[in-house]
Amino acid sequence: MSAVPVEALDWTRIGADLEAHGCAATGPLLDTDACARLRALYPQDAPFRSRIVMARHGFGRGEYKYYAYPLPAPLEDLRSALYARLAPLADRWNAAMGLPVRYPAAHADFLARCRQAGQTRPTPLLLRYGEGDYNCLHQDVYGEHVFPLQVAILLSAPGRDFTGGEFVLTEQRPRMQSRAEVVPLGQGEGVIFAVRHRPVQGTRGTYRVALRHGVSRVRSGERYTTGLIFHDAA
Ligand SMILES: O=C(O)CCC(=O)C(=O)O
Ligand SMILES: [Fe+2]
Repeated sequence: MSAVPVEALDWTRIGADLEAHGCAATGPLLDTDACARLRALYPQDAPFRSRIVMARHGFGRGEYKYYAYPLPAPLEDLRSALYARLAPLADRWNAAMGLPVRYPAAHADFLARCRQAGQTRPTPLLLRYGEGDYNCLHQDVYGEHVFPLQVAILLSAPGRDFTGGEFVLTEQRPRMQSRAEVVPLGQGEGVIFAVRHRPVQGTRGTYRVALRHGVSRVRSGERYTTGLIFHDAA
């Protein structure tokens, strides 16, 4: 298949990175053919429900499209398999942050919860950046129901297809200055990261830090990514 089986990822290392840093690179997730097939969808209309030109909304420069259901292969299966691996961690994070929400083991059940609250539209997306484009720091919250982790997969080859365009995360700790983290990715590799906040163990107990993610300016070439967000949109 074009996607590495989710069970084959190094979940010990990924779990440790998520706990320590709020983000983790997955290692190879999609092969180069799968990356090329997803990139080639961009100019088409049928796989998508809408197109966003980022500059029109103050989101940055570049554009993206939200997929329609069913998501293109292998993303539909990848989304539910990643969800199932991440749900226990999401529960632990919420418990540590004193939040009451817990997540069902199956993604279909979580989507049903979204649907009941009017969150019915798919949030996974395909993004395209050209030279000079960037994505402002943001959080992908689309309604009341939020799954606390999401995934972005790099579909282009860094250094060959594009330069610049680094995936960036910032962390805002209570009463402290922000900390930035750059996550280097290979083509077909994903980054798993906190959508909105994560627990950090301090000397006086656990506190909540707010995260934002974005993409630095693409210096040359073209950069495509695909994002898997586990909650749907109102
Ligand atoms: O292009 C990227 O690396 C980030 C895209 C993004 O904001 C997302 O997937 O939520
Ligand atoms: Fe995003």
